[in-house]
Amino acid sequence: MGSYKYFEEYNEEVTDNLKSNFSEILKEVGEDISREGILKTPERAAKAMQFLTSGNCQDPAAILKGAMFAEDYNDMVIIKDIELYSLCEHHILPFFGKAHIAYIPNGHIVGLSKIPRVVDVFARRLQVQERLTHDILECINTTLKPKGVAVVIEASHMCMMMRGVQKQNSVTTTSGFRGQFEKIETRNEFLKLISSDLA
Ligand SMILES: Nc1nc2c(ncn2[C@@H]2O[C@H](COP(=O)(O)OP(=O)(O)OP(=O)(O)O)[C@@H](O)[C@H]2O)c(=O)[nH]1
Ligand SMILES: [Zn+2]
Repeated sequence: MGSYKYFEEYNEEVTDNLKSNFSEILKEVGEDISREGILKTPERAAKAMQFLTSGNCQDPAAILKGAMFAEDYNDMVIIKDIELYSLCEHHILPFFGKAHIAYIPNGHIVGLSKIPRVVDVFARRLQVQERLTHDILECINTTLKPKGVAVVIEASHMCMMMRGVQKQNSVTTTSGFRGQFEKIETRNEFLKLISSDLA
């Protein structure tokens, strides 16, 4: 454990390239890039963009593999209300919300923090909510090989709120189920637990 590298530093060359591109964007939208408040903005934006897409060069399976423990626990493990922030690949605007994830171990449990870390790796990429849901689901399924895995994501999309259709209250729910969660009783138990105060 502990050998996996999370996001630590900005790549100088990438920062420089992004910085000049952000300067061009700011000029194009009518900003005076020499004014005080905005002087460092291209560099800040360059770093923010690197962080927000840092999942592109991280290996989520390695995160799980680094903290799998043999354990004879055969019941559902649920981690709910995992906050997530991602960028939609169509408009490069944020979508954000919560992920609820469950798995049924098959000889191995995984360190609890690693599940939200996997969510972050897939969320810090340009995404659509459907693919984000399936990326998380398949990663847990193929790496941990549990008896079942379930992922539900509820999210609001800024591209539907600040612009475009301008709907402030719509929430999009996506879900995926594998293994024992494909059975209606198991799936219902999970859905009931994530919507109660118990889980
Ligand atoms: N399925 C899906 N669609 C998304 C997601 N994020 C954004 N979109 C949609 O991507 C679509 C892109 O449609 P286009 O017609 O090419 O783009 P647009 O003209 O900007 O569309 P409007 O947002 O309707 O103004 C829009 O309908 C967005 O709502 C997502 O995570 N999943
Ligand atoms: Zn969008």
